[in-house]
Amino acid sequence: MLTIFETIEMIAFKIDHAIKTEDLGYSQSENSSGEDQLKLDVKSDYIIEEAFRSVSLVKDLISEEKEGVMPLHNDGKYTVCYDPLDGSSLADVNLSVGSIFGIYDGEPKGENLVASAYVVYGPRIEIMRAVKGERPKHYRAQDGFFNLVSKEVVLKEKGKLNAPGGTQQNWCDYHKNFVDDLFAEGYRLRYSGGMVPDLHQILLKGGGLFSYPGTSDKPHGKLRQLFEVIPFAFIYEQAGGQAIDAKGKRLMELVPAHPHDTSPCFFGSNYEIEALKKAYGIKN
Ligand SMILES: O=P(O)(O)OC[C@H]1O[C@](O)(COP(=O)(O)O)[C@@H](O)[C@@H]1O
Ligand SMILES: [Mg+2]
Ligand SMILES: [Mg+2]
Repeated sequence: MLTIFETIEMIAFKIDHAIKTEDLGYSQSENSSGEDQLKLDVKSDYIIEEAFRSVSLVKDLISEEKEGVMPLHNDGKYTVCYDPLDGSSLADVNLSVGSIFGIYDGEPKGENLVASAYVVYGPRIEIMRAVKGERPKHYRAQDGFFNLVSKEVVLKEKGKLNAPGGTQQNWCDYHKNFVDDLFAEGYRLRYSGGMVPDLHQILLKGGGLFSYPGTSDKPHGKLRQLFEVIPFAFIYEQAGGQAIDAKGKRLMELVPAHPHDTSPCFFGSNYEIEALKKAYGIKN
């Protein structure tokens, strides 16, 4: 596992360099979710694929930017599912973006995730990583190395931040009422449109809620299970928070039928997730 995490550190420096120096425009192609690919999406995907080619532990790769499974090493143990550049459309307005990695032992599904990590490319490069049974660890790059900032990231029981995703026009009434109630209770809006920096902020500022519900235009949500939803669900649970879908099921129990399947998702500290369950009529 250490080799995989060290590879992610190397990848982080390379992608950061690409973000800072390369063309921010669109490529000529679309990804499997029908989204136009930026040149930076393609480049980041290439950097990650090349990096894991020399890691024999990795059996297969599944990327947000590719349709199917890419076999790497027959005798490998893990499948690494990744979002090479999350929030990539924010790079041209110079907001923070990220990379997300889920490491699965066996068939890629929630219960087989054994470790996850994400990288934030902001004013600094940071990495959050987690393995089963331990609190997430937070690293920050300085002088070409990643230094440990916190060896135990823990969410408070209740936070102050609210990050409501999706187009409001397409929210259902009970979701809209719930979001309004949080603001009426004093929660502050923190939503940049990048899942990585938005969830990172909630995690490090002690708590709150990030939601991306099913909407009238996207009934199954937008965020992808294997490389966005499950890796973050793992990190939030390991930090003492909760991560559920619209029916109250733990996101860690998701079993994607297709690598690019999405799910409505809610990540937060305990108070906000319990409030959400009440608003959605979910019984514990
Ligand atoms: O603009 P919306 O609908 O709120 O969606 C924002 C979400 O979409 C994403 O940008 C999707 O990720 P990609 O950039 O990897 O496609 C998330 O980072 C973010 O949480
Ligand atoms: Mg993404
Ligand atoms: Mg992406």
